[in-house]
Amino acid sequence: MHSKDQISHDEYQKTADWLMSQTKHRPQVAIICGSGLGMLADTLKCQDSFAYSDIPGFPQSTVQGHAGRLVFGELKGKTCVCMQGRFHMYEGHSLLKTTFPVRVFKLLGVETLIVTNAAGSLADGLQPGDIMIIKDHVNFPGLVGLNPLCGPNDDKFGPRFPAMSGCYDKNLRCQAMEIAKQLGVAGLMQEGVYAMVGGPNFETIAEARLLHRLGVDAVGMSTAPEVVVATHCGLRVFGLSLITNKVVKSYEDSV
Ligand SMILES: O=P(O)(O)O[C@H]1O[C@H](CO)[C@@H](O)[C@H]1O
Ligand SMILES: Nc1nc2[nH]cnc2c(=O)[nH]1
Repeated sequence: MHSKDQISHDEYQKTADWLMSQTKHRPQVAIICGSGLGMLADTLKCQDSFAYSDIPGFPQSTVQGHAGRLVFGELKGKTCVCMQGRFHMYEGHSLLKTTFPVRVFKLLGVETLIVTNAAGSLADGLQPGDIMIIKDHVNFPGLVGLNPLCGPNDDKFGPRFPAMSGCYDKNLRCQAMEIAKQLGVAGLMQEGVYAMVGGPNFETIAEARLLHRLGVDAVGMSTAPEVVVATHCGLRVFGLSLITNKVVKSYEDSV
């Protein structure tokens, strides 16, 4: 990590102060919308929305399916802020930039972060269209030192060595499954392990087999750094992967 990649506490604070000067909403919940899932933000009532390009200090989204807007509003009686578009490492952002909004959310007073993503399935029981409640993750970039928490620790946000063993809140996972049962959609949902890889290419068959043998149920190119930064600063996290495709694991199935 280079010192030019560091972001000072003041920079996060300036962005949070600017947002608080532009909207009366004070969100308790932040939602990061994954690829193709941005329409969730459109359901918020009493919206105030801001293009990322207008928000001081905010990175810019470069990926199709990520509108690049921060939307504040009410969802089922809770004040929320939604990211319509996230930042990925493969776009060329530093990991601190990809997770910049999470610390801004913390400074806005957010207590719960909901992360969503589009992911490929490795588990035989997860089909396209299913939803995986993330119970844990394997942060492949993080395991080799590509971690937003590398560099000087900002003690105002959290400790040098944060625990990650409970980073996907168990109560929220149980509640989600209960609600899915009540709605009659429990058959489409199951818990599983998400792995983040760097991308932007999809997996080779050998890589897919390796991930499967390691116990990974779904794979994508996001989420883990956001969850690490959120857990570091004490946010409660809930995560969902929308399964968009089966990852090819067999040479017979390859084209
Ligand atoms: O994780 P989200 O942002 O949903 O996007 C997923 O979809 C893209 C690939 O189609 C990758 O960016 C992958 O991570
Ligand atoms: N790495 C990876 N990311 C995805 N995002 C959506 N599908 C996939 C996939 O199959 N692999």
